[in-house]
This record gives sequence, C-alpha cells and structure tokens, in this order.
Amino acid sequence: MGCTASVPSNEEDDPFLQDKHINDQIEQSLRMTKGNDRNEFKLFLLGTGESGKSTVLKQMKLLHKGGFTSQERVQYAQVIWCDLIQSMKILLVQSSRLGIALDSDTEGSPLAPFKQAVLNANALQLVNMGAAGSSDYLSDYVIKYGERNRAKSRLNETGAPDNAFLKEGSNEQDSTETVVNEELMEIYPMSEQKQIYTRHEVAEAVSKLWSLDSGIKKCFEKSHEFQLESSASYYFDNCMKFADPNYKCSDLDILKGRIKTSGITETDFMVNLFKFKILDAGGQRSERKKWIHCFENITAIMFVLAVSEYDQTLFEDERVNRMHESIVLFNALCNSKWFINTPFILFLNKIDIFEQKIARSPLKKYFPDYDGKPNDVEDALKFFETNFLKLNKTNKPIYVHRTCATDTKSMKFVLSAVTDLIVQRNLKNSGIL
Ligand SMILES: Nc1nc2c(ncn2[C@@H]2O[C@H](COP(=O)(O)OP(=O)(O)OP(=O)(O)O)[C@@H](O)[C@H]2O)c(=O)[nH]1
Ligand SMILES: [Mg+2]
Repeated sequence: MGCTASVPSNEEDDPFLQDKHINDQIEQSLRMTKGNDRNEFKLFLLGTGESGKSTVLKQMKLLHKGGFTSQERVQYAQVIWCDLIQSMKILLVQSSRLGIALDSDTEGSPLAPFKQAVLNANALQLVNMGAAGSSDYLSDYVIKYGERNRAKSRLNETGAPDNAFLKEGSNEQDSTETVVNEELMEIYPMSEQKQIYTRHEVAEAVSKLWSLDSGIKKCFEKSHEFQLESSASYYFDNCMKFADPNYKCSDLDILKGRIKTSGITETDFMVNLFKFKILDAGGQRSERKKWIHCFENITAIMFVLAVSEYDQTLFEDERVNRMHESIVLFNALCNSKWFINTPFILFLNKIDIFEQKIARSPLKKYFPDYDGKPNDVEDALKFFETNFLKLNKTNKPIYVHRTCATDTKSMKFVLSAVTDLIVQRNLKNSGIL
C-alpha cells in the first residue's frame, strides 16, 4: 500500500490554499468591520432599576426608527391593564397598613361596591392574552414582583439582601398578584362566592376609587413609603380606555408603561451617516452582573438618575435609599478602569415628578447636608448635580441634562444634542475637525 500524497491538479483541490482563501476572507471582513467601526458609536444606557433607561430608548425609537409596532401597542395595553389593577390593590393594602381611613370603608358608602370589584378582580385572568399574541410580557409582570417577594423573604430570614438577587428565573406562585391578594384577604376577608366583574366594571371601580375616595388619594401621596409604579396615577386617570381588551396604546401610553428590562438589548439606528448602537440594560441589582460583558468599545455612557427618587427605597431592598444606590453605582462606573476616558452623559431624570415632590417632601430629611433653600427645585437639582460631578476622579467630561424622559418634545431636543456631541467629539478625536 503506497503512502504518497496525491498532488492537487489545481488550486481548487488544494485544502491548504482553500484554508488560506477562507482566512483572507475573514481578515478582509474584519478589516471592513473595523473600518465601519469608525462610523459606529456604541452608547450604553446605565442606571438603577426604574430610573428611566428604557424610556430614553423608546424616545430614540420614536425619533429614529419610526416609532412603535402594532404588537408593542397591544402588548403594553395588556401590561398597563394588569398594572393598574395591581396598583389600586396596593393602595388598598397600604392604606390599611398606614392607618388611612378609606371613604369606601364607611358603612353604607356608595363607594363600597367599587372597592369590592377591585378586591375581586384578578388582573391576570382579565388579560387578553390572544390580543397580545405573546405571554412573555406577563411572565415579566410576574417575574418583577416574584423576585422582590423572594428577596424580601430571604432578607427577613438571613439579613443578606444581595445574594438573593443572584438567582435567575421566577416562580409564578409568588407574583405580586398572589402576594397582594393574600394581604388583601387578611385585611378584607371575603366570602367564598366571588362575584365576577367585567373589565369595564373593574375599570369603572378603579376610576371611582381614584377620583372619589379621599383616603386613596392620601395614601397615594405617601407612596414614596412603599413600592408603587411611577406611572400609577397616569394609569388611573386613563383607566377606562384600557378596559377595552382591543385597545392599542398611544405613543404616550407606551412611554408611561413599564416592562422591566431583563438582560441587555441592542438597538441600531442611523443619524445622518452615522450608525448608533444603543445598549439598554436592566438596572436592578440582579441584572448588573451582566453589564460587564458589554463594557468594551463603548463610545459614551448615558447614566440615567431618577432625581425624584431621593425619598424612596429600592424595590430590591427596602432598607436602601434609591438615591444612595445611584450614587454608589455612578461612583463605581465613573471611576472604573473600563471607562477612564469614556465620556458620561448624566440625565437628571423624572424632573416632572421631582418638581411636584420637592414642595411636600423635604430634601433635608433624606440628605441632611443639603443647605439650599427648602422646597427649591433649582437649589435641590444643583445639589445633586454638584455631588455627582464631584464623584468623578478622572479627567473625562460629564455632560448633564435635566430630563423628563416621557416628554417627547423636550427629549427630541436633548437626544439631538447628545448625538451631535458624540459625532463632533469623534470627528475632533480623529483629526477631521
Ligand atoms: N413621570 C415620569 N415618569 C418617567 C420618567 N422616566 C421614566 N418614567 C417612568 O418610569 C417607569 C420606569 O421607566 P423604565 O424606562 O422602564 O426604567 P428602567 O430604568 O428601564 O428600568 P429597568 O429596566 O428595571 O432597569 C416607567 O413607567 C416610565 O414611564 C420621567 O421622566 N417622568
Ligand atoms: Mg429598562
């Protein structure tokens, strides 16, 4: 048996040459990608949970991607419908906890049947799953509260909050729906025979309690003491339209709606001839361990800080003030070796809520070193701005914008300024300007 290697008759038959061709192709494609990179800017949206990162991204989609899909409009309608029922249930639970008397609890009150309708409503059962075409968003709805509940029991058992957030997945059994319903049963024991209400009746009940029960309003004013969605009042004000199972959300509804981000999403769009890649990450503690995988080649960080949350505690750990958490996070990111030369854009967000809140919730109570005028919006904002800028121990610039991420008109202006700035900086750095 001979062992001579056969000599290829032409290039196509030579495996070594074939390998070389493939290598050349890969290298050429890498060179092209590198070339393209010069015109591609990668911006990373970071910040704590619920600060408004995804809302900023939604505004970018409105500006540069032609807005939202029909599927998103249907999906958000269902999420908001669930959230509005849950939010009213939370107000019923918390008013009892805080000792706030409800008008609907007084004997013979015409509001009593409305409270009964809300108590009996099962948010998840009343959802139109078919219309949404997917149940993913519902698992998100369940997960976001399931996580909190698990973490809370772990906190009570062990006093170790952080580890509780390293677990993935969720268990439908401990959704808020279940938790809130259990708490409601303790406060308002109901007969076994539950009356079934239509979506319209439930929406009407929410609307009546919101507009006519003074106890509900009082409880809402104390909502910084417990966890309630930022947009709860918007949901209540507009609840009748969400009663229609086929309702499709307006742009504003979607901006006000909340689906917690899990993992990291990438959205590409073009601004003039430049390609922008926006990374949006989930901000809750359990999400942050995923961030580092995307820290390379970032053009700029957009750090979103909810300034209105100075008097609120974390969803994940109710012992921690939300502003303190943001300060620690900003300090770590800003001075991290990954971002020594990466410019930061700091959004002082939820300015609309902040302006209303500062009048009734004194900043000094939460930040004793604040020595500006009490209830003064400008002084209070300056205080946070100065303190955040002071954290920067590097030479990189930090650009500050005061934002209301749900307001499309003002965000259009801010986001154009941001993309212009990124392009200009890049042209300067590459010697073109
Ligand atoms: N009133 C008001 N609401 C805001 C503003 N920015 C965001 N929100 C609302 O705050 C809620 C949370 O916003 P998201 O954008 O989902 O927050 P996030 O930072 O992406 O949260 P995670 O995904 O959990 O990290 C939503 O209901 C938004 O509509 C704002 O400037 N003003
Ligand atoms: Mg998000």
